Amino acid sequence: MGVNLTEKWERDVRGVRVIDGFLSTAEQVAIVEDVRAVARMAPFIRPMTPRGRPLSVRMTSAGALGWVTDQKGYRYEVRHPSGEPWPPIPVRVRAVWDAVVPTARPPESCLVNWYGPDAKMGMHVDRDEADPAQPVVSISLGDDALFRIGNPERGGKTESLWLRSGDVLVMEGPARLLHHGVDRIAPGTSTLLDAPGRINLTLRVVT
Ligand SMILES: O=C(O)CCC(=O)C(=O)O
Ligand SMILES: [Fe+2]
Repeated sequence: MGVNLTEKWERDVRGVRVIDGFLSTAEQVAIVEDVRAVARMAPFIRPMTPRGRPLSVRMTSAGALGWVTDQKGYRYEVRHPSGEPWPPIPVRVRAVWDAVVPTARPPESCLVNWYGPDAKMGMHVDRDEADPAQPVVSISLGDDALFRIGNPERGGKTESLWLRSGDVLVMEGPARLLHHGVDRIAPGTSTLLDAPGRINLTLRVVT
């Protein structure tokens, strides 16, 4: 009888699949290099909410479409604010999608979130994508993050979990539209990046 090793490391939190330690250290190092290459072509920016408040997270994207926010609202754009197209999704990042959601459509966007020691992300639903039947896959790199999962509606009881470097999280099925956010990161818990902080990659089908 075969043993499904992946199963051992998979947790289910309200239907959100958390795969602990999905990426080896070598894979994490390689993906950080990929992120550096993306950021050379599409530099990180500190986006503004539609109300004009800066987010604490810095962002860029790869893929056919990149998620942006400014006075015009939350949306996907085919170009970085510089006017350049977004760089392609790195092959190694795409491979994670193929491994964890093999039956999904190909990802069209990879949002790159860079959290400094004090950055966080408020509770929200990823709802700028046309087809919520398609999953969202998130990759954590660098310092640990306290991730909170809530409900389809705002408020109510929530559950928190620590996401560590190399963990992969999948929001799919009914869990695709749950509120979620990052309360804080724990600076200095990982030595993967040059400085305290965290990088999160979020792959999505947009159209
Ligand atoms: O940083 C994370 O783990 C979550 C990011 C997220 O929810 C998003 O980019 O929509
Ligand atoms: Fe999100």
